Amino acid sequence: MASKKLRRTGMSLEVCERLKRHQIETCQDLLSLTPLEVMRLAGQSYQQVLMLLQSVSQACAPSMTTALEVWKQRADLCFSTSLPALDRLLQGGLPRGTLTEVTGPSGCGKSQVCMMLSVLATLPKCMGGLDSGVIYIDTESAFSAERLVEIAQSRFPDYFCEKERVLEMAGRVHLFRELTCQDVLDRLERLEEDIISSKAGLVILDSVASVVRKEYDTTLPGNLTHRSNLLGQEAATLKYLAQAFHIPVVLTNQITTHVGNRGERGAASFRGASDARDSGYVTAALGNTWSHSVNTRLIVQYVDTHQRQIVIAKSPVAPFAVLNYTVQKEGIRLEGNDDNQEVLHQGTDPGLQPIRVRTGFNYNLTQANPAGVGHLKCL
Ligand SMILES: Nc1ncnc2c1ncn2[C@@H]1O[C@H](COP(=O)(O)OP(=O)(O)OP(=O)(O)O)[C@@H](O)[C@H]1O
Repeated sequence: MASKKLRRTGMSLEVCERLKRHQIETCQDLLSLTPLEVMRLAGQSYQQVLMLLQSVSQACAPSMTTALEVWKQRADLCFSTSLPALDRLLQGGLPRGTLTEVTGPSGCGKSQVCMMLSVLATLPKCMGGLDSGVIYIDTESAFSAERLVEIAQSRFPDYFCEKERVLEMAGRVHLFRELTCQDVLDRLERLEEDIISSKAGLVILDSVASVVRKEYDTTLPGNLTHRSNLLGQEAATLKYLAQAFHIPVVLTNQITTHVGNRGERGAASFRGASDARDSGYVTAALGNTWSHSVNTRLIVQYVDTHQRQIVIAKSPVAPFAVLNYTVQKEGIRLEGNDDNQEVLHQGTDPGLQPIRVRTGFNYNLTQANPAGVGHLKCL
């Protein structure tokens, strides 16, 4: 909320313009100043400044609500993924107003998930969509309009049989290619206006990791701190936007491999089915602080060249679970129907629950940590 633009607090345009000349654009910028500094920069009297500070504080303070009110609005809290078993576990789909991360190895289908969600967001509400625009920030040049159309036409052949509907859908996905950290940050800073002008109901950042990992060599002194600051800024802005517009924000992340013993694993660690080495483990990239910034984490991983898995590794509402999927012409397809889809549920003592996944691999869910993340241990 501190990232809220002053223009959206009801402040007069003249004062906004004056402050903007001094790079004071958000509530946080203004509230970090003393009243005397604001008097000087905004050309206001002491009394006016006190009133100004009070109204800006009120405009950016999170509003109080009750659990009852939230519960009454529960039907409006999620964005359906069109994957019934996943939606059921997530109690309706991807939560609005928060950050959802899809993390996994290269080629596993993260961008496919993003393009599929883009199509879904543009659908009318009666088809489970948001009837909205999409902001798609592509940092890897991985977005493909052809693939977007292919997913739409293969997934909803009846609806997208008319060319006008395909054109309308594609016209509602607003693509921004940002290939450096600074470009991504600048884009996020301006996203408020973009969301309003494009009537966006979904924001996608694919991927948060690629530019950061390209530009920050964390073995060099100081780089880790800079990278953490940058990621903290990005997370804060995206959280503000998700909350302010009550929309889902989806980010993709990469994985990184560590060599060490399992006890050192961080909050987002997991073990891929193909990772047979005892001493190595894979974890979501960008470190522990980032891993706590996202509210829901879905890990995608390979089982074999064709078969893949989605792991619900972190969620405030869903148990730890694994679902099998493949990437098809229509995007992501869960394997098996809803009744026989095997799902892993976290019990009261997860450490004691052996789990059999459809792939034939046996797992134990061990040590659910305070972030709500369990570790998969190959038996
Ligand atoms: N038309 C299609 N039909 C079936 N599968 C497809 C199709 N297009 C792409 N795929 C599958 O999607 C995979 C690529 O997925 P995607 O680009 O989403 O990976 P990613 O996880 O985003 O990778 P990276 O992190 O490298 O960007 C391909 O390996 C292929 O298996």
